[in-house]
Amino acid sequence: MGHAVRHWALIPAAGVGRRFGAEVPKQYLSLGGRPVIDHAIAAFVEHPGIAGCAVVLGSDDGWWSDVSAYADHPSVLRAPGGAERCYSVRNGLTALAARATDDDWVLVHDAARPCLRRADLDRLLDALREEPVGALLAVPIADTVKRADAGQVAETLPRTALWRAYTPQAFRLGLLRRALEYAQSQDLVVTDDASAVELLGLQPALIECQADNIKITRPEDLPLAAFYLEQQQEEA
Ligand SMILES: Nc1ccn([C@@H]2O[C@H](COP(=O)(O)OP(=O)(O)OP(=O)(O)O)[C@@H](O)[C@H]2O)c(=O)n1
Ligand SMILES: C[C@](O)(CO)[C@H](O)COP(=O)(O)O
Repeated sequence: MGHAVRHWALIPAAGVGRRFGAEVPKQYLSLGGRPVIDHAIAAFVEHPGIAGCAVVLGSDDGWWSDVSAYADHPSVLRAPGGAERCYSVRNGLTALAARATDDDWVLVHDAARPCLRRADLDRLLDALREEPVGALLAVPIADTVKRADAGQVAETLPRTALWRAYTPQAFRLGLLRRALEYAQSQDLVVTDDASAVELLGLQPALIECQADNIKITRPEDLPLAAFYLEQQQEEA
């Protein structure tokens, strides 16, 4: 009898938050009473369709064990971080491979995205039934977009085809490993998982999500995330 395909979460959390510029990596800052990373993990650990989770931690991480409520959680595995996000994700896949098969789906979600809604996660999971390549949450660009040339407008781009790539981004474990290995073999540092899969000539599906699934990148994003979480709690 064939093995039932399962869904796993992979949370890259080995970044140092250079653009945020705090003393603590942004994923460990407090947000609504718990660390940013715990909001990201909770979305998956509390979801009945997720088999388990790998969290990728930096080699000099001195916070995880002290601050995360998931530090000793039985369905949360740890993996060592890499120098770039894409290398951290590769390490996370290796850790997951101890429990998952190449056909299982892996949902890669930034530790720094604490406002993922259950409805958006469910929409992504539903889409995977119809999307053989894989899919990512994304938001259509709302502003008029200019291409610059030395600080001046070279052209205005048609925005109907432009989306902001969010996470989770979901791919079969075997395909994503192959895609990341290929990118590395070409010395390409991809900034998201879909980019690696695109390098293989494949086209992941864009699944529209709420724009509040922001990544905390700069200091002004933290109060914004707090506002979005409060708003989500009021809606619930
Ligand atoms: N070598 C890295 C770099 C990033 N990440 C993770 O990937 C996610 C998205 O990356 P980004 O926002 O770029 O985080 P940082 O690398 O921490 O930020 P910065 O680029 O400003 O230093 C974060 O959860 C981050 O911890 C990772 O696991 N390993
Ligand atoms: C994966 C990601 O969050 C998708 O938007 C993003 O690519 C992370 O890296 P970035 O350097 O902040 O774009």
